[in-house]
Amino acid sequence: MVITRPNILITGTPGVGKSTLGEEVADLLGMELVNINEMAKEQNLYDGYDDERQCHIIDEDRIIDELEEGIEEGGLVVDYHGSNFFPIRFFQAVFVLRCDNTVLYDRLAARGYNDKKIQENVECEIMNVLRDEAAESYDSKIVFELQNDTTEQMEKNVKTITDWVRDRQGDTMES
Ligand SMILES: Nc1ncnc2c1ncn2[C@@H]1O[C@H](COP(=O)(O)OP(=O)(O)O)[C@@H](O)[C@H]1O
Repeated sequence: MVITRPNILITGTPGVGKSTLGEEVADLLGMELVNINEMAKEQNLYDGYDDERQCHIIDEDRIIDELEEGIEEGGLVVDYHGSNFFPIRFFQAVFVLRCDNTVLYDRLAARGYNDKKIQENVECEIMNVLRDEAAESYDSKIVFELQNDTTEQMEKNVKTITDWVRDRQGDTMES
C-alpha cells in the first residue's frame, strides 16, 4: 500500500489571497507551502524578462523539474496565479480563489501596484481568466471555486480545504 499525501494548488488573480490562505492551510495541516514566484526568485528560475509588464518570465520547465521530488513525496500546497503549465498529475485538487473587483482593487492599490497593473489584474478577475484556465486544465471534479473577499470567507475557505485534505488522507489510509 502506497500512502501519498495529496498535493493541492491554490490559484487565482494576484491579490485574491492565495499566500495568506495557503500559509494558514499549510500550517494547520503540516504541509509544505511552495510559492512559485518566491521559488523562481530564490533559485533564479527565469527565462528572460517581459519589458512591457516589467517582470521576469519564469522558466516553466525548470520549475516543474524542481517540483517533481516534492510532488512525489506529497503534501505540497502550491501557490501560483496560473495553473495550465503544471502536469495534471501534480494536483489532486485545485482551489481557485475569487474576489470582488472593488475589494481586489483596494488590495492591489495597498500593495503599491501602478494603475495599469491594477487595471490589468482587476480585468483578469472580472473576465474569469484564471478560473477558466483552471477549468480548462483540470477535471471539473477537482476544481473548486472559493469566494475570498472577507476574513469570514477566508476562515470558511480554510475549513473547506483542510476538510478536503483530511477526508482525502482518510480515504487513502483506508484503501
Ligand atoms: N479573505 C480575506 N479577507 C481580507 N483580506 C484578505 C483576505 N485574503 C487576503 N487578504 C489580504 O489581501 C492582500 C493580498 O493577499 P495575498 O495573500 O498576498 O494575495 P495573493 O497571494 O493572491 O497575491 C493581503 O494584504 C492580505 O492580508
